[in-house]
This record gives sequence, C-alpha cells and structure tokens, in this order.
Amino acid sequence: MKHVPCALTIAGTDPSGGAGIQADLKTFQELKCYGMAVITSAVAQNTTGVKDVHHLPLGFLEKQLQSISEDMPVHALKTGMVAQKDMMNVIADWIPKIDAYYVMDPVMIAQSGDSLSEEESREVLRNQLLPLTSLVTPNIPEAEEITGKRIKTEKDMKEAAEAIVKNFGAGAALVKGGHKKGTAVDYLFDGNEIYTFESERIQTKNTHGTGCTYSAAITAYLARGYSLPEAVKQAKHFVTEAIRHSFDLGHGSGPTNHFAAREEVSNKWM
Ligand SMILES: Nc1ncnc2c1ncn2[C@@H]1O[C@H](COP(=O)(O)OP(=O)(O)O)[C@@H](O)[C@H]1O
Ligand SMILES: Cc1ncc(COP(=O)(O)O)c(N)n1
Repeated sequence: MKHVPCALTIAGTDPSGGAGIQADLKTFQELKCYGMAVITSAVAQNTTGVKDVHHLPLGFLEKQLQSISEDMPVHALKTGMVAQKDMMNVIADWIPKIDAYYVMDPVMIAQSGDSLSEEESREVLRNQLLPLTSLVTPNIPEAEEITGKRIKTEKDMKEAAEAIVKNFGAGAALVKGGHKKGTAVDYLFDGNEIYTFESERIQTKNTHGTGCTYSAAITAYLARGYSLPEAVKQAKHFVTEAIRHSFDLGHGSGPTNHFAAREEVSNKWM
C-alpha cells in the first residue's frame, strides 16, 4: 500500500477559518498530507479578535492524544495554542511516546493583540516542551519572551535563534521577522548553521493566521521527508503566496489564502 504522510496539529480553533486548527488542516491538505487535529481550546474569534475562550478539560485532551497514538501513524506534529501549563505537561508526557518530528509554534499573543496563553505556562513551555522540539518557530515578541532579551536588529534575531537551541535545548529555532520593518526575513539555526529565508514584504493588513500556516506547512514538508532547511524553504514560499493572495474578508485582519501556492489555480482564479 502507498505510504501517505500523516501530520497532526495540537492547537486551538478559529471558527473564522484563518488561524489555529482550521488553518493547519487546510495547509496539511494543500500539501498532500493526511491531516489530524487534537483541540486544546475552543476559541470564539474572527478577523477582528478573540471574543471568548473555552479550555477543554485536561482528561479530554489526554483522551484525544491517546486516540491518536493507539491507532494512527504520525510522521510530524505541530503544537499551536496551548494556553495552560497543565495542558503543556500533558503534551510533554505524550510526545516522547511517538516517533515524529515536533514543530512548536509558541503561540502567545494573537495578531489582534489578544493573549492566547497564560503567563504561568511560559516556564513550562521553556523547560518541558522546548527540549522535545525538532523546531520552534517564534516571532520576534515570542523569541524575546523565551530568551528574555530584546530583539532590535537582524543580528539580534540570529543570536536569539542560536540561544534558543544552545541554552534552551530546542532542536532548531526559526526566528520570524514578520513583525519588523523591511523585508520579511526569517533566520533558522539548526545547531550548526544559520540559514536565511527572505521574501519581499507584501503590503496588506490580511495576515491573520500567517504563523499557524507557516508552521503547519513546515510540519507537512517534514512529514513528507524533506530535510529541515528544505522544508522551511518550501513552507516560506507557501506562506508568502498565501499572504500575497490573502482574502479581504471580515472587518479586521483578513485570512491568508491556503490555495494560493497551487500552480494550477494561481493563474486562472486570481
Ligand atoms: N507582510 C508580509 N509580507 C511577507 N511576508 C510576511 C508578512 N508578514 C509576515 N510575513 C512572513 O510570514 C511568516 C509568519 O511570520 P510572523 O507574522 O512573524 O508570524 P506570527 O503570525 O507568528 O506573528 C514569516 O515567514 C514572515 O516573514
Ligand atoms: C487558535 C489560534 N491559534 C493561533 C492564533 C494566532 O494567529 P496568528 O498567526 O495570526 O498570530 C490564533 N489567532 N488562534
């Protein structure tokens, strides 16, 4: 039987479809992976911001994870919104039971400015989850939170990526420059080398879910067997096209276009 790459996301929801679990599953599907999803929190949100959050009970999170590991193969997984420290502990206990790449998007604050994680969970993220990762993908504010150092320059971004691997035990770190001025440049440190991934900055307010989409795309390429630098390179292309052809939907920061990188539609549909 043909082997299908299997990718799992453990994250919160976005009923408006641009971020969270919904963005991850769309991305897995676009990138020809069998997508699976474990929900941490149900979030009432849209392009304008977060209205309410309902955390699922811990025992139920455990049962969802067990439903995967007792039955399904996982080649790569990602975590997105994991708001509470006890949820992080449950996930940290579960990950070593499966043999898969682990990409952590350390979601802390939504683009709308709403907090998506409890302050006290950040210590557990650093100490329990980071050492289990194959890759962590912080934006600049998240990299500052992890390292405790301000990031102002591109040199600071590279140093943060190195510190997150060397001092906090992440497998690799990709510090994303979506929140700075100038080109959209991201730096990957894989324990040996710094790699640079750069694209032009697209002038749009419609960037809801970019971080989710990017980390899901990296996860999908890892599930498909790409090396880490190649997975990031392909995922960067995927997210750049998704932003370039993002949708002017909703009244806030609109969602990215998860099918923009499809060659067969890019000329016809847009
Ligand atoms: N306006 C933009 N034009 C092009 N690329 C962008 C833009 N905004 C963000 N990116 C890219 O999108 C990806 C997600 O980055 P970022 O927005 O920093 O993440 P997050 O959603 O976690 O804050 C990165 O590759 C970043 O460089
Ligand atoms: C459930 C969930 N997870 C993550 C984000 C972050 O989204 P963004 O990539 O826009 O910062 C979000 N808004 N909702």
